[in-house]
Amino acid sequence: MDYKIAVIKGDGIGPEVVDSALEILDAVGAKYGHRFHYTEVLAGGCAYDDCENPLPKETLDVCKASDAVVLGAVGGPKWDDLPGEKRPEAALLGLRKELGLFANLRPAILFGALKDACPLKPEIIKDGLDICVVRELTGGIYFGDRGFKDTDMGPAAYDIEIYAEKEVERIAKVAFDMAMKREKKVMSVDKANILESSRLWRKTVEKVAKDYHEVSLDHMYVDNASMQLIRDPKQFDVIVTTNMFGDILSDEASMITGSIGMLPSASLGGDNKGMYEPVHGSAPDIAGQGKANPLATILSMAMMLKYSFGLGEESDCIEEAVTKALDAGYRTGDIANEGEKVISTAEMTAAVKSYL
Ligand SMILES: NC(=O)C1=CN([C@@H]2O[C@H](COP(=O)(O)OP(=O)(O)OC[C@H]3O[C@@H](n4cnc5c(N)ncnc54)[C@H](O)[C@@H]3O)[C@@H](O)[C@H]2O)C=CC1
Ligand SMILES: CC(C)CC(=O)C(=O)O
Ligand SMILES: [Mg+2]
Repeated sequence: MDYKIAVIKGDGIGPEVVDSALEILDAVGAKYGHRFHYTEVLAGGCAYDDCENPLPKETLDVCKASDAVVLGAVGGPKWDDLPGEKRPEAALLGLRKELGLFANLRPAILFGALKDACPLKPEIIKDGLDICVVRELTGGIYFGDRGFKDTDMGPAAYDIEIYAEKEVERIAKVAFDMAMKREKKVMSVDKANILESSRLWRKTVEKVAKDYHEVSLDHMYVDNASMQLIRDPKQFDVIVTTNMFGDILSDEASMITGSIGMLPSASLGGDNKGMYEPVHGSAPDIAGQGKANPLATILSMAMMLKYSFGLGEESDCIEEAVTKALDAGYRTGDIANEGEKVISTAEMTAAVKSYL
C-alpha cells in the first residue's frame, strides 16, 4: 500500500529524531512492501524564521491532505520573546485544533531492560509498568480566552480553563474504550475540590461511565495523582485528564519509564488521520549533538502504523526491534547508567534497524 505522510521536523532535536524515525519507517516499508510518501513542511520556529508565521497555510493544507502527520518538536530560546501567537508552540496548538485532534494517547511503558534506569524502588516495578495517559488536547486552559488587564495589584495576565460537556464526553469515551482493551480501570484526574470546570469534568465522566459497566472508574485530585504516580504507579491503568494536567502528568510518567526520550504519542480525532510525535520537546540543551534518544519518535511510528494505517504486524515489528535493541544493551545518554556505554542518535537508530 501507499501512504501519504506530512513531515514536520520542527526545531532543536526535532529534525534528528524525525530522521531516525523515518529511517525505521522506510525499513519497515521495505520489509512489508509498503511505500511511505513524505511531504516535508515547516512549522514552529523554523517556519517563523522562514516567513514570520509559525504555522503557514501550506503546512496545514499538506497535513489535511495527508494520511497522517509526523512531528518532531517545536520551540526554543531563540523564539521565547515573540508574542504568543507568533511563538513556535502556537503552531503546535493550531495544528491540533485545525486537525481536530482532541485525544492524545501517551502510553508510559517500562521496558524490561530499563528497570535499572527507573528511579523507583525495585519492588515497585518488579512486574513492569504500563500506564496510558489519555489527555484532552484541544480544550481547556491552553485554548481558553487569555489576555491582560489592569488590577489593583497592577498589570495582570489571565488564561481561562473552560470545558464544554461534549468535549469531556468524547475524551472520556476514548479513555473507556481504551480501558476495555486493557485492565478495565479508568482514573479520572481533576481538581474538582476547587475548579468549576473540574466539577463538570467529573460529572460528565461519571455519566459516560454508565455505558461501560465492565470498567471501574475512580477519581483523583491532580496533586495527589502526581504523588501517587511515584508512590504506587501500579494502581493506574488508564488515566484520563485535561489538556494541562495531562501535559504535566505524562512528563512525570515518562520518568518512571527511564526517560522522557522513551515516550511516544498519538493525537487522534474523529477520522483515521492522526499526528504522531514524541512527548518531549525540542531539547535545545542537546540539539545538534547526536545525543537525543530517538526511541520516543520511533515508537510514535509504531503507533501511527497501528492507529492510522491498521498495520498491526508492522507496528509490533517496530516495538519488538526497540525491545531487542534495549535488551542488547544499546543506550543513549538519557537511559544509560553509570559505566554503561553511551551511543549516539544515529547508532541507536542503526541498532533498532538491525533488529527489524
Ligand atoms: N511537542 C513539542 O513540540 C514540545 C515543545 N516544547 C518546547 O521545547 C522547548 C524545550 O522545552 P523543555 O521544557 O526544555 O522540555 P524538553 O522536553 O525539550 O526537554 C526537557 C529535558 O529532557 C531532555 N530530553 C528531551 N527529549 C530528549 C530526548 N529525546 N533524548 C534525551 N533527552 C531528552 C532535554 O535534553 C532536557 O534536559 C521549549 O521551547 C518548549 O516550549 C516542549 C514540550 C513539547
Ligand atoms: C509546547 C506545548 C504546547 C506542548 C507540550 O508541552 C506537549 O504537548 O507536551
Ligand atoms: Mg509537554
